[in-house]
Amino acid sequence: MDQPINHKTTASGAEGAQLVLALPKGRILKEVSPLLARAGIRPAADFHDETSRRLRFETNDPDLDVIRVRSFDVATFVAFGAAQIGICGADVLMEFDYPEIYAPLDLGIGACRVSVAEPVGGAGAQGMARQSRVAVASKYPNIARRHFAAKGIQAEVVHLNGAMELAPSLGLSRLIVDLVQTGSTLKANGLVETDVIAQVTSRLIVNRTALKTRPEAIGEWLSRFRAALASA
Ligand SMILES: Nc1ncnc2c1ncn2[C@@H]1O[C@H](COP(=O)(O)OP(=O)(O)OP(=O)(O)O)[C@@H](O)[C@H]1O
Ligand SMILES: O=P(O)(O)OC[C@H]1O[C@H](OP(=O)(O)OP(=O)(O)O)[C@H](O)[C@@H]1O
Repeated sequence: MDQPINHKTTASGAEGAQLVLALPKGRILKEVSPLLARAGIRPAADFHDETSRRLRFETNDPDLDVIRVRSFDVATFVAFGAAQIGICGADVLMEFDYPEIYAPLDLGIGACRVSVAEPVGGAGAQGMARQSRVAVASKYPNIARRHFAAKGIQAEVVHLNGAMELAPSLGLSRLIVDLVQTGSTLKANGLVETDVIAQVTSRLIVNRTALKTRPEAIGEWLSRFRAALASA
């Protein structure tokens, strides 16, 4: 399964040029690793060493390198064509809504949901419907604004990068919009989920221009990931 693939790229002068696959460091990487192996991608040994300071790694395929970046940045690298392929959560894709990104494959990993939560004993989603404005802490300002705008509520978003669950008790916001999986983080911080905005899993993403200019090389990787999913 892990022979080098047959690259006949016809890209904008990019015959034989290397492809870059952007992978998220952190929790998703652990779930991605077995999938990479099934797709025949073996990154350099220190890729899995969290103490390594390297960010770009060669693989067993001389025409494919992987980079290890933050989950949100995977989408940015792919949208701008700095990486041609990537893996990131649907939450990240919803937040940015980059037209340059095509997300053909649901990888079925990193399952969670984007939800609204509030302190236990709050007004609930029904109670919120009577408000015209609300302060919301979130790592997802666009998702939060869009969600409340659709209900006729103006969200004043406090943008945080983590630990959103602290915001209501410290008076930073009334609500939060964050990821929920088991619900234990909400519970441990005195919050309850009041509305599910979207179900999330991780996706294989592709830069649309790269797909047009290098259809064979990228198409072959898509086939490999499809086969890897089918053999899971
Ligand atoms: N509790 C969870 N359960 C399942 N999947 C999750 C959970 N939290 C996050 N995810 C998925 O993993 C992706 C990365 O998570 P997160 O943004 O929390 O990054 P991280 O793993 O903490 O690393 P970093 O913050 O350094 O990028 C999210 O975009 C989402 O798709
Ligand atoms: O419902 P649960 O199973 O408790 O999972 C939800 C938690 O997981 C994520 O945080 P993460 O652990 O990635 O930390 P972060 O705050 O650094 O993003 C998310 O932001 C929640 O805090």
